[in-house]
Amino acid sequence: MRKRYRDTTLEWLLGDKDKPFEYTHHAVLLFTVFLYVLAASVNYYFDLANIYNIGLQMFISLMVVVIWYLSRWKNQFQTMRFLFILVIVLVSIPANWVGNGGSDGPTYLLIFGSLIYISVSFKDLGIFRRLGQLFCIIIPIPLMVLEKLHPELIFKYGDPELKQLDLLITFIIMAVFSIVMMGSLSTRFKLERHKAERLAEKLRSLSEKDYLTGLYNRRILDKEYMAWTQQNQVFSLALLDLDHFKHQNDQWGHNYGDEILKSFSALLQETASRNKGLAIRQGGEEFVLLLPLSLDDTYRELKYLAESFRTTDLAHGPVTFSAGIAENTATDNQNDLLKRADKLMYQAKDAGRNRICR
Ligand SMILES: Nc1nc2c(ncn2[C@@H]2O[C@H](COP(=O)(O)OP(=O)(O)OP(=O)(O)O)[C@@H](O)[C@H]2O)c(=O)[nH]1
Repeated sequence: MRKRYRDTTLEWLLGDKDKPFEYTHHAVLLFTVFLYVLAASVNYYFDLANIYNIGLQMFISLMVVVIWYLSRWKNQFQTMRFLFILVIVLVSIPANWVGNGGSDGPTYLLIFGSLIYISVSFKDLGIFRRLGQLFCIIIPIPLMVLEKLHPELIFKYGDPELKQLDLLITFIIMAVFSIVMMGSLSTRFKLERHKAERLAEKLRSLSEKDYLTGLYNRRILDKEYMAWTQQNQVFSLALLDLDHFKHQNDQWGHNYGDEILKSFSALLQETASRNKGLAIRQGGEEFVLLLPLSLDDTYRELKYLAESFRTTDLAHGPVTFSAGIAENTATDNQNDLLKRADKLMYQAKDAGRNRICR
């Protein structure tokens, strides 16, 4: 219950876990808001920065909240990602330099944090990442020149102990930020790996399943036949083909034909599940049932299936099927078994359809 509450809250704040870039970016935005509010409060309380700088810190935290809102709720992740970086490098860093002791203050640590953020967050945007990194590396130079030319603009610490305190607090904040960024990087890799695994699983399932009926397609038969023979168990293969299906299609349309296929497949699936077997759509209106049963038991199951299908409520009356059943023998291979079932199925067709041969 608590975990569900936590997951819901995290999803509300950070978005869909299936979008790892966005998810971690939102986490960083909110963490930055927290840091700015904390820094502004500490600066105010210990008198570590002038009032304009503290006001600017509060303003930046408000801007980052807006950036988070637009990114999280207005689908503007890409634009907001850039805007956030621009706010940090063009506003936050110069303002910090001027308002927090210049080259004597903690701005170098802030630049270092930004460098880490750009390197991690812009991993997918090569050229912008390089530009951002370059910017972080050279930004101290113009700021130093400014400090040299206009020392009166730079806020000076009144007390060396306050400077030490400011450096210590900023260092701790940046250290925590770095840990969060590293964590976010590994979280993102984990999320991306899970996503890739789930996609691979979905692809595998799609490649083995028939789109219309949801049954397995013929590709699964090779794999399953091998597995079943290796287990040395008794099993039978039934080949089933709907009777006069072309007529149904021609008379009532292809969509109606699809409805028949789906109804029949649902019954096949039910039979397979009940017997721990497998229902496969071989193609068109031809199906295979692989059941871990003897010939006689499979015959009984198919009789029951025929009755169920006969009484299925189809819009234009009942449809029948013809089937051939063959039980696997020690000398059989998959082709032999299929051929025997196929031959028996054609016998059923030739004998007038709507019957099961074994
Ligand atoms: N609606 C629909 N029809 C399909 C699909 N796949 C194959 N068919 C149709 O199934 C029909 C099969 O016709 P035939 O092979 O002549 O067999 P039949 O009419 O059932 O005759 P018998 O098997 O001899 O009883 C063709 O008209 C195909 O177009 C499908 O996915 N949906």
